[in-house]
Amino acid sequence: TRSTRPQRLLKVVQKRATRGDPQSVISAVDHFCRHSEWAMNVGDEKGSILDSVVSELSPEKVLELGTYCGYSTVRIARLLPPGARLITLEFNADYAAIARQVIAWAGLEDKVQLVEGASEDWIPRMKEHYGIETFDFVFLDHWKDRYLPDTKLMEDCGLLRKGTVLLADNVICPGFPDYLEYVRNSLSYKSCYFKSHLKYTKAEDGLEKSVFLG
Ligand SMILES: CCc1ncnc2c1ncn2[C@@H]1O[C@H](/C=C/CNC(=O)c2cc(-c3ccc(F)cc3)cc(O)c2O)[C@@H](O)[C@H]1O
Ligand SMILES: [Mg+2]
Repeated sequence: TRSTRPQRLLKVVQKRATRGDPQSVISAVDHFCRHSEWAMNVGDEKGSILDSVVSELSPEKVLELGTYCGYSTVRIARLLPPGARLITLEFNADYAAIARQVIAWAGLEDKVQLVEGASEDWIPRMKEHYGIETFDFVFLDHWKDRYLPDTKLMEDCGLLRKGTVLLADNVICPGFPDYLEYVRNSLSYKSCYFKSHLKYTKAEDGLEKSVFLG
């Protein structure tokens, strides 16, 4: 049977990228998406905004919601300080299998824990299963109607602390109006919008950065 798009993306990474070199993995995926096939990863333009937020924060404990093929996982993990950990949740087994191999090719498997399952099942288990008290940084990039319920769940589970940064992809396209209204109007968040473009297109898109105030 015909291969899937994630399988083709992995082949390009294994063909063009150097093992253990995260930047070459990022470039290989960008090349694949720009020249071969569109895939729903954050892309290079928004990716560099993600890089600057992570570099500035230097977080120890990171949560990513929606791994897909692991592109943003690699972007984040390559910037983390020694000893820092990134937990990424992905409930599609096929995507998770591809992402594991992309993360391993980048040589970042020691920093990344890919958990296969639904966010609502695993957010409540972060303390007991992974010894996480609170997260320093959360990247939201899964189904857009899950951003708000999962953020409220993280609040209820006490996983956010004063200063925790939430960064959400796709403010405009596909968009998440309920989450945006919440973080922009809630007294518990200080929110700002990083305008960018939908990867490799002229269409506007952006990232919403929201700091939890406790
Ligand atoms: C149950 C909770 C839960 N738990 C664990 N994993 C979960 C999950 N819910 C979802 N996943 C996984 O996350 C990923 C989904 C990502 C969804 N992302 C977009 O839809 C998107 C679309 C465009 C775009 C599409 C078409 C256009 F024309 C323009 C833009 C651009 C973007 O940047 C986009 O992120 C997949 O791996 C899911 O398996
Ligand atoms: Mg996205």
